[in-house]
Amino acid sequence: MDRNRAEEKLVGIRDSDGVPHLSLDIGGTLIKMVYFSSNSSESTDNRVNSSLKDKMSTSSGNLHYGIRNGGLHFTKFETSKISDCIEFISSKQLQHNGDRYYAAPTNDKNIIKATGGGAFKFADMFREKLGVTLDKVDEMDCLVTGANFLLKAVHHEAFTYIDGQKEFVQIDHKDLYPYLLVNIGSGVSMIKVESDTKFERVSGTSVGGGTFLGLGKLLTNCKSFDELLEMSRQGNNRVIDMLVGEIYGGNDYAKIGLASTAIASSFGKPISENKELEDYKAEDVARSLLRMISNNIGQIAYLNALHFGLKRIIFGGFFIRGHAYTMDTISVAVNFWSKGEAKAMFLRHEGFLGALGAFLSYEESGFPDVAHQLLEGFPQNSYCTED
Ligand SMILES: Nc1ncnc2c1ncn2[C@@H]1O[C@H](COP(=O)(O)OP(=O)(O)O)[C@@H](O)[C@H]1O
Ligand SMILES: CC(C)(COP(=O)(O)O)[C@@H](O)C(=O)NCCC(=O)O
Repeated sequence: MDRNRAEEKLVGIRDSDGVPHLSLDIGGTLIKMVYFSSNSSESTDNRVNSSLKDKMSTSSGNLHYGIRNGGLHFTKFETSKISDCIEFISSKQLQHNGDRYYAAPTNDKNIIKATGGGAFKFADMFREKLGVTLDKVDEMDCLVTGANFLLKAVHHEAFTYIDGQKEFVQIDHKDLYPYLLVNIGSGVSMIKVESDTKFERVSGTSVGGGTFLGLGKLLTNCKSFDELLEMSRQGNNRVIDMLVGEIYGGNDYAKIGLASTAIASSFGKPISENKELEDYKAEDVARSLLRMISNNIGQIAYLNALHFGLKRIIFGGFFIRGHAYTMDTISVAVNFWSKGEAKAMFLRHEGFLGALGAFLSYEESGFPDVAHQLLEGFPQNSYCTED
């Protein structure tokens, strides 16, 4: 929107509680939503929404920060259940973003900032069902804006995960750039970030979170991501993967730096075993799958970091889900391939980079002080609940 036009419309602000309510990142698998609610809307919503709460993606990863006047919420829905998301927005009346700000009853009064492929795919549905226009914001722009905001403004956002130990890293603002942002969603995007405004998507891979969940469903008959993740926690990948020692008669291949316990070939063991899929434990299959995909992403990320001379690799996207084994595998892969030179870092709000970036883009449309308002809702000023 033209800046002057936006400023004209701001003449209509009715109160000083000036925050947009909602932004969306509609991805290949999940819809991520960032929204503010006031105390008054929360008390009404609690009555309206008990059944809808069941429909939100109930797996962990939803965060709610309580603040003085209400709360800042990070919520997700499955993209395949978009109608639940629309119902949720409607029940909380979140679609009336612009009401308090825009004087004239124009068509773009009810605008929601939205990113991800679904902002294109579902634009008509949002118009028909909620009477809102999705104002599309570029996905890569949003990922980078969201990541930069979190890394600069939010205390205890980034951390390393090494040998089962989570260690928070407070990055000096002046020393943030350059870094490689690796967003593991359904697919994977790798973005070289050089400054607040300069970045380039340098690589990607279609072997990502969607591959893990899709193949996992086919191979283990699991019904959800959480079930697959839990299975992988209990499994043993050595039952499925072919190890170096199994090829080298129990020995390391020290000359090229491979321990006997290193995986020589992911999913290689069934080649020589006369077994059916049913003969393997679903937990072991899930573990191998998670390890194969995490390892592969870690390796591609490292190769890109090497190519572009980047020491810091920051992983986001909902594939990670704060899962210890996933983060451990990625960290080990980056450490192994870089011979200790590069570091994998993770983010507490890993899955919400795009939605946060879309939220922050309200500022470009004339909403004042969005970043500041958003910060008010973050942990240092609030209490957090997670479901
Ligand atoms: N509750 C969940 N349901 C489905 N997939 C999930 C869930 N939690 C984490 N995931 C993983 O996260 C991936 C989606 O990550 P996300 O960053 O939301 O990407 P996208 O924008 O493509 O939807 C899925 O492919 C899956 O691997
Ligand atoms: C097309 C996408 C940007 C869409 O984002 P997503 O919904 O997966 O988060 C992403 O899936 C991707 O970068 N895929 C990898 C394509 C490739 O580089 O081969």
